[in-house]
Amino acid sequence: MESIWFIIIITLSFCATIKALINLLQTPKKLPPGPVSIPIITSFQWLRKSFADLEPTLRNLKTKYGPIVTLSIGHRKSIFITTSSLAHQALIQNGAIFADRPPAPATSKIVSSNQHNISGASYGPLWRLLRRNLTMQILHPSKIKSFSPARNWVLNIIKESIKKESNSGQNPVLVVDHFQFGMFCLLVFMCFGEKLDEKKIREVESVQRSFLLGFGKFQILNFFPKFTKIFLKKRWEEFYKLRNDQEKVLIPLIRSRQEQMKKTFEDNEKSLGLCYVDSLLNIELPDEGGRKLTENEIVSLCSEFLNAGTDTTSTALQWVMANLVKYQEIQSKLYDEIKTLDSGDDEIKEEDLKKLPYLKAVILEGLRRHPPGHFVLPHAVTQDIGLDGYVVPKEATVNVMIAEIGWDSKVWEDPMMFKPERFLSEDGILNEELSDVTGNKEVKMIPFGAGRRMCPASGLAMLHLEYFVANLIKEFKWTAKVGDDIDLSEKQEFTIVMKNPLWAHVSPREQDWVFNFFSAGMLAKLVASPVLTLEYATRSSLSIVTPIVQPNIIKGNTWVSISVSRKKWELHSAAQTQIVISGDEEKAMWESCKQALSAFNFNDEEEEKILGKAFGQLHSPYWGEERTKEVPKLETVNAILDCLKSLGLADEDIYKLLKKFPEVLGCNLETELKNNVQILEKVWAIKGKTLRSLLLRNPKVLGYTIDCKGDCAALCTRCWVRF
Ligand code: HEM
Repeated sequence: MESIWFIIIITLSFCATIKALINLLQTPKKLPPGPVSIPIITSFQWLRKSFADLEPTLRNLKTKYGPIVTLSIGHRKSIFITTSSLAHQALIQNGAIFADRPPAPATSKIVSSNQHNISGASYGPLWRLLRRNLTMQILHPSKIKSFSPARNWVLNIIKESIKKESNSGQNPVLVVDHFQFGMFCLLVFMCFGEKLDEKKIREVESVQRSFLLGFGKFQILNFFPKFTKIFLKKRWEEFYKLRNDQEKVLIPLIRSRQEQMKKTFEDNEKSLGLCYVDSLLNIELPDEGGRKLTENEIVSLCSEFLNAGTDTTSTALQWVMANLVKYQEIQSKLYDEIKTLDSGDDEIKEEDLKKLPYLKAVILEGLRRHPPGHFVLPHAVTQDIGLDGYVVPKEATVNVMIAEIGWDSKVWEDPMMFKPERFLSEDGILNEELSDVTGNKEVKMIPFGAGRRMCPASGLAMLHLEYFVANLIKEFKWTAKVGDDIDLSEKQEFTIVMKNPLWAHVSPREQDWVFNFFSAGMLAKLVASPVLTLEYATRSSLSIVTPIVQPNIIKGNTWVSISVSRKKWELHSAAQTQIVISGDEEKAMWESCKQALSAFNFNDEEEEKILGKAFGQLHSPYWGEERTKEVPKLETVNAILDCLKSLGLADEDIYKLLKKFPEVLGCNLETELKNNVQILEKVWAIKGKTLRSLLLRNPKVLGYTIDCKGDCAALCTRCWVRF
């Protein structure tokens, strides 16, 4: 086999060398400089390299040949633009000429249904139609807004799956898996208009990711496909199988949506919210007799949508979080900014993101320092054109080095450092010029490309990054695994990912907050405690690490750690037991209590759960084993609700509070609720609006054993020391 390949390559090289010599004599085009290449052999060598391998070579060639370099890769000349000024000249000043795509290699032709997708289509009417469809039907700001509940749904999926894997902060979490799955949930919903169950979403994720991860492996098939079809038959079969698997998963989803649309139309029902597939089913191609897209073309377009929207975003999310774990001071600064919103809501709303300039700076810095794609997709020119004194010919492929541009030390000070502050003025205002990622005026960083082929979803991608990072930082504190230094080395997959994926300890903030809140005042009490010898302590030197209860570790004159339980109690998280109600009288009492709750807009199931958890009928880690089952009296429930109202909480506040901390209804009104409020007001001077925000943020404060001196070894589940 080896010798046959050798003969083929030598023969082809010989023919190509002759052809190249003839071309050289015929056309006096001055191509940008580059290393000498032996036809076929050099092409073959380059083809076997990934873009990540190419990057360091190109950097060296840039030093030798200047900012624009030619290589012979595959059948075409490849021209690489390495600087921001040339990128601007090409992609912006000569935007229309540089907006074409080269002919697709054999494997891409199959995946893209012969370049009938947005990223592969030539610059012309088909591309315009498909791109306009995506931007108008899905990426228009009003459409993006309509997917806001879906983003909230996905946020909760990510939060819950992280909590589950981390066992409320005790175990380290492989972060990227959660981001990838979350982004698939979201993009699958935007694509097919349905919240599919986990199994189905995993199926879609699996077929799509197999393609992405096989991207490099199948490149070789494009080197004289007629030959590879004979000599690499198995690999071709593997490739076709992947495409078949993809069709098997995506086509039923497309058909199901088509059926639903038909039914909605026939039954004259209210129309379904528009999704990407709906828009594709409606497209007619005017240049092809007004025909509709084929099923295969729709599969290709959905696949493009899913890949473009999931892998890029989850990769960027991982890089940003890795830096926030590595540089704790940046994470703290971001969390401080988030706390200024003080909305009392569980979630940071999308409309509030614009109030967070530091967040935006963190995301921009993530995209500059770690752009998911280090190159734009291959471009081509519609006609020969001069650039920097050379000719870029029509038959060449053109590429732009995104990462290299973002790391240019002439534009960015200390370019390899992660410094979000570089995007802000001294008074914390975002620098408009630096944070412009379109490159329209001037190219400084272009993580989404620039010009006519620039990513059409940059706005959506920024929203996804800001929304998920803000909410995940609000909800959790992210720290490195003990002894882990966070390795920021890169590896090429479809995007440039972390070579060693991020593992992090992710613990609920609530405990962190309570700890900080009480630590200052309680330290005084701790000093007085007979079991402690405290010589020196600062708030920042306290860290929460493991679940072993050991409140008094002192080494030399520095606090090493205070270990606390990482339990965070959720309405839905605990194993449930049966609600036991005996007799008509108890049933009536139970129903009347539910009635009292219905005033706050709970549904029947939520009312059952709240009362069940508050009165020991359903398992709640808050009580542990200590709560006996009880059917409450209406007066007991009403008294607690009245007390909450008297604290200035509106009905919506009480709704949120009870969702977070249903057990409050089962707390003792005098010794717990009122007593704790009194301590908060008198000792901590927390009252009025501040008290309201505190209660919304951390309602469990109403049930804590608040005056514990911390010398009880924290056996009681409600001791502040445990949070
Ligand atoms: C952090 C997230 C993202 C990054 C960094 C990113 C980056 C890019 C880049 C560098 C290009 C190539 C530009 C060029 O060839 O000049 C591109 C193209 C594209 N992106 Fe994105 N992208 C992201 C998210 C998305 C999302 C969420 C979608 C869709 C839902 C999307 C859809 C596309 C499409 C369709 C193209 C092809 C455009 C064309 O050829 O006209 N991208 N993106």
